[in-house]
This record gives sequence, C-alpha cells and structure tokens, in this order.
Amino acid sequence: MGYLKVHLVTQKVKQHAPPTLSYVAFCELGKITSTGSSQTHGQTFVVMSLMAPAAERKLTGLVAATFTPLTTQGEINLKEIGRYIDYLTEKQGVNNIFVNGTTGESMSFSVAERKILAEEWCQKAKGKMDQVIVHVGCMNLKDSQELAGHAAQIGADGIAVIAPSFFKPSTAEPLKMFLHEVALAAPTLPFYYYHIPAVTGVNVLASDVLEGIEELIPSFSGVKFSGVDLMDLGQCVSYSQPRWSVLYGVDEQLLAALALGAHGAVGSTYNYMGCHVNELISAFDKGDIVQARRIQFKMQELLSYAQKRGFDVGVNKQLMIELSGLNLGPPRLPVMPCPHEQCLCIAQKYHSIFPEC
Ligand SMILES: CC(=O)N[C@H](C=O)[C@@H](O)[C@H](O)[C@H](O)CO
Ligand SMILES: CC(=O)C(=O)O
Repeated sequence: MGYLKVHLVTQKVKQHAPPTLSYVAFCELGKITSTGSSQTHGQTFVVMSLMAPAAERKLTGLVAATFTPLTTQGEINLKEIGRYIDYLTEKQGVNNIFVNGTTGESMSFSVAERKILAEEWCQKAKGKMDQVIVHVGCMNLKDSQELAGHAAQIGADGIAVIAPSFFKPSTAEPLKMFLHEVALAAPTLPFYYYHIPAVTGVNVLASDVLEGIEELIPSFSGVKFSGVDLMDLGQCVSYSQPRWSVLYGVDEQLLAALALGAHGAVGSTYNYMGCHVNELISAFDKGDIVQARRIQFKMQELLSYAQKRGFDVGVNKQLMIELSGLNLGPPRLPVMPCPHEQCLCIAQKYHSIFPEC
C-alpha cells in the first residue's frame, strides 16, 4: 500500500473549461502532488503529477483467502483480524489477502457485515500486507455495486467479482455486462473476475469472459481462476495483458498452473500451508521441478486425506484454528461446525507430513 509517481498531461480545451471527465477520473485515482500548465503550439495543457496507488503493481505470489472470524455466538469478531494478519505475515510469509470470498463465507453475510469486515481487514493490513483484495460479488447488481463503491472508499487494493449464480448467465456476454456494471461503481480500482464454476454452476469459459474485456472494463486486472480446466487457464494466460494477473485457485494442482504461466495463487490452504507453498514456488522459479513436485505431492496427500473425511469450509476453518491457534469461531449456517475429533486427526496428519515452518 505504497505509492508510485506518474505524470500526466491533459489538454485544456477552453480557458475556464470545467475539468473533463478523464481529468476528474485521474484526480480520483490518486493524490495530486503538483499542478501547472504549459503552452505548446498555441495550446494550453494542464500538467499534473499524481501518485497512483501501489495496487497498480501486478499482483503475484501467494494470496490467502481468509476465513471470517466469528464469536461463539456467530457474530463477526473484528478483534481477531489484527492477530490473523500478523499470523499470515510472520508465520506463513503470506503478504496478500483475499477477503470475503468463498472461504470467508461472504454469501452468508449481509452487505452491512461485509462492509464492516472489509474495512477492518483494510485498516489492520495497512503497512503489513502488500495488497488486500475485497470480494464484492453478490447475487444482485445493486449490492455488488454498493460493496464495490465501499471498497474504493476504504482503500482496498482491488476488488473481485464472482458470477451471480441464482440467475445463472449461460454465455459470456451477460456475465461481462454484469461485471462491467459492478466495475463502474469503482472505476479506478483494479478489478478481478472470480471464476469458480464448480461452486457457482456457471460454466462459461473464463477465457471467453476475458476476450475483449479490457475495452469494456479499463480497470480489469486479472482473473482468480478456481477451476480445473487447464486448457481454459492456458488460454487466459496467453490472452493476458502485461499488467494482468492470472491467479490460480485450486491449491492441490498449483504446480500445473505455474507450468502454464499463472502469475500467483489465491487459496484457502495458504492460510496454514503458505510457508511450504512459498518453497514450492521458489523451487519452481529455480527450475527445481523435483522439489516443487515433492511439496505439491505433500499438499495432495493432506487434501486427499481431508477430502475422504468430508472437507468443506467448516472443516477447513476448524483446521485453521487447530493449526494457528487463532480464535476464529464457528462457521455460519448452512455451513456446519466441524466435530472436534475429525479436525484433530486432519491436523495430526498435517504435522506428520510437514515440518514446522
Ligand atoms: C472451493 C474452494 O473453496 N476453493 C478454494 C479457492 O478457490 C481453494 O483454495 C480450495 O479450498 C483448496 O484448493 C482446497 O480444496
Ligand atoms: C479460496 C478462495 O479464493 C476464496 O475463498 O474465495
């Protein structure tokens, strides 16, 4: 959440002309540090220096999809968010978070609760996290727009939007129109499409959504790809513009996504496996495929063990509690809390597979 300096020049049409739309948009983009004017070929130009948000930087590496801390009574528990952030940065080496997503059970929270949560995550992340991406997708356009506008006000580094899934778009066109309308509520915030077909039931190829989207959504910055169709993923990477990030979201097969050129990963397991997956990524970057594969196989061993015992957000949250010691509370209905013994045996399996971070 630092700043980087850019200069821009905008043409002044008349002597006392009101600011043009693009001028206003750029003013909203960052903090103006100096203004002036210059004359060229008899025309007056307004010259402005401004600081654009650091989020203009490409998002890479690991992003933890956070759980939502609740009290034992099931109310949001803001008190634990600061400790949670310290745990991720200090114990896991994870410096980016994706809040109010699937793992955060966003669809089970009201718009008001999601705003309070997003604000607290952004506040507590200041000076500690590189980027905070707020998921703002809802079943309807109005709530999504409200959350997008709010994310811009609270200084989020980006927003992500899932496909609405009660009325499912059956082709890319209506989905892109929906995403565009949400993006208009926060036109200067980096925008990510959140692709998770197994959960939404929206089986539109992500690469079809990406095609031409840079013209529709100038703030478009990438896709969080939580699908298993690696051909579609490859098509997203090959279409991707230089400043976009293709972030993979099926943790158990991250290595395949890295081989296809994914720029980073967003996932629930990076909450407690971040330190090991950072090693996987650095082994891959060094060309040590054998070591990268060894770590990926360990992740698969743990996840297949957990999946055989029923692995959902409730189990995952309880596992995080066992491994981190954080006070995250139960999930919210309809997600059921995890029976203590079930999570304990998955936590034991974790310790038998992975060394201490
Ligand atoms: C459905 C779901 O929650 N997917 C997550 C991200 O999108 C993943 O991070 C998984 O939790 C993870 O890959 C374990 O299966
Ligand atoms: C896993 C993930 O990315 C999410 O919880 O939304």
